[in-house]
Amino acid sequence: MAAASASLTSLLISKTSPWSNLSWKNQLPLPSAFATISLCGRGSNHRHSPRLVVFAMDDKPTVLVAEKLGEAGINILKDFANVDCSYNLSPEELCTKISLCDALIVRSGTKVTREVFESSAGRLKVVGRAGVGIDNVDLAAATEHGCLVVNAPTANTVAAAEHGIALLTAMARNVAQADASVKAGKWQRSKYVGVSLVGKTLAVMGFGKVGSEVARRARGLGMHVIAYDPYAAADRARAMGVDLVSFDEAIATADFISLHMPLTPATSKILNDENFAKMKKGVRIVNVARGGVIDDDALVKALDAGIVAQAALDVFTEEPPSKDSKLVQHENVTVTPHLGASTMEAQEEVAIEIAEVVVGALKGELAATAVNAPMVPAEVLTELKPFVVLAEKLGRLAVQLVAGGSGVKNVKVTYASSRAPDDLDTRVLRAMITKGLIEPISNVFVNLVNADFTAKQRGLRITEERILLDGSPENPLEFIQVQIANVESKFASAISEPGEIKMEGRVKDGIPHLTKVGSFEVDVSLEGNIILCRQVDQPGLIGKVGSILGEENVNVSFMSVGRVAQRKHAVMAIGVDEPPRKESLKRIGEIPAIEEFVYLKL
Ligand SMILES: NC(=O)C1=CN([C@@H]2O[C@H](COP(=O)(O)OP(=O)(O)OC[C@H]3O[C@@H](n4cnc5c(N)ncnc54)[C@H](O)[C@@H]3O)[C@@H](O)[C@H]2O)C=CC1
Ligand SMILES: O=C(O)C(=O)COP(=O)(O)O
Repeated sequence: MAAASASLTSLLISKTSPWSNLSWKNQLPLPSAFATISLCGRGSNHRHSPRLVVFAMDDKPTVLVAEKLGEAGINILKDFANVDCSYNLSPEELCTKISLCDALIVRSGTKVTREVFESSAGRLKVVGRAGVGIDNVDLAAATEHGCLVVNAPTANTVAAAEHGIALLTAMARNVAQADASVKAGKWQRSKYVGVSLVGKTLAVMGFGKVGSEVARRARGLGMHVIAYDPYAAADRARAMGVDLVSFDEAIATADFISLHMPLTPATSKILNDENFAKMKKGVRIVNVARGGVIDDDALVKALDAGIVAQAALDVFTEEPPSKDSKLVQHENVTVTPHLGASTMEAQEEVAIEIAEVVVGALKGELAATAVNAPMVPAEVLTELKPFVVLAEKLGRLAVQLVAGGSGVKNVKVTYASSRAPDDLDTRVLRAMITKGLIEPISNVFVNLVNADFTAKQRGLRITEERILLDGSPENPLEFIQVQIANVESKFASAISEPGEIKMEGRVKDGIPHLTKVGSFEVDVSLEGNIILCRQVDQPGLIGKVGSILGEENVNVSFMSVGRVAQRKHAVMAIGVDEPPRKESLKRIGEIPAIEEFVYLKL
């Protein structure tokens, strides 16, 4: 186990925490990005007061800041963690250091590769991208390693948009070239006659945060703005006086094209030979998005052919670009070294935003800017808290009942609720059921980040079904049912239909209860561990079992009997605070009326 995990000393749960019932005991390294983990407390001046704390009092987590981050952000980190600011690490140095770090903060200059996650050996719990683009982080590898990736998606929007406009205007008026010429002792007024922006058509490619801010500003400059974005809402665009058009129309009608989409497989080299050929002769291109969206060689050809009159580039396929890059050296190209986000104001804001999110994630809070995990608002989580515990415990109990069959492959989860389906987000619950199902039978740690991936990897198919109940939707859920198909059970009474283990639970007064085992109704609070017995219903039996446990000094917290009819079969569920010794369990099994029994760890 990684060093930090090994040094965790205690598992105390803050009484003030809405999660105070939650603990993932002794299951470190913990998926600390989630509000299900609690270790003892430490104060912080973090904007959201600490609820869950993952690290022991005397043991701070370590955050590696691998690229320059604003001072305000560093200070927030220092209040909570040991902060190692090591800039310009080689990939090898990063891999070496990472095994000692719980969190890593980067900008666009650090490649967080699969090797980084592998080298961390499970200790790295959160990667914070101090900015928007996460194309430098291997998200699939992060998810597979249960590592949360968060970003700071809004703090540099205006800075990037302003830089886009700066490049647009500077390009149109040859500011950079003219500046260099004057400094070289020349006075070339006719050479640097520019073009006007007013009345020209600007195509904004990617109408997201930056794109729409660029559009707003360009409208202010008197430009006619069109946009291409297959996922943007047309009415939002229309409200800003922008027409959403097709890709072909955008590139064919634009005098200026400004790129604002993320680099994805779909956008990689989207401006290529074929598409440059469709553009208006003399088009001008601005790129403050990602270098990879343009095919560099194709752009050089288009510039040489006069299809593209000018380009202004802040970002490059390879950063920094090689010194002799034909694109960078082209006389009609203006370049800046990825400065879009680099204003004093934006960097201060980005640093604060990412530091807060990383600290929050290390404390176990759910991150609002999680990139590879569902974003679940805090109030929803607080409401679902006891159901989250119930979900994990039902999964944990059900899987312990499996005796064989075709393996745990198909699991059906039923949520009974009076809430409309889209008013109940079950992703957290599904993740917790997955955790409950997988952890007792493997050495994999499952969390909200890797739950679906881990289930898929193990061939576990979880289907979800809703039962819509009448009644007040105040309570998010009436009950949760977990059914494992095509298996045999160690406890035959847990089988409801042939080959199907069924467990059902509810939350009563904030406490999760097991309420059904197979077809038997029981009622036992899911605290401590559980003994399930099937017996022939008869007087005195509860006393007999109780006294065996009493003699063994095992405290019974809860006991409930569910029977089909008087003096027929019944299932007794007994909650026990301490694990009974094998001998005690054997003695219970020897009571003649007891037909089968099983001891389950929660
Ligand atoms: N140069 C710099 O320093 C900075 C660069 N950026 C980059 O700017 C880009 C945009 O950032 P934001 O506006 O914050 O992101 P965003 O996510 O708000 O907007 C991106 C937009 O692109 C659209 N999009 C996705 N796939 C598309 C496709 N195939 N074709 C057309 N549109 C598509 C999305 O629907 C979305 O509306 C990102 O690549 C980001 O990394 C952002 C900040 C600073
Ligand atoms: O936020 C982004 O996507 C950016 O491109 C800014 O990158 P930077 O943080 O300046 O390296």
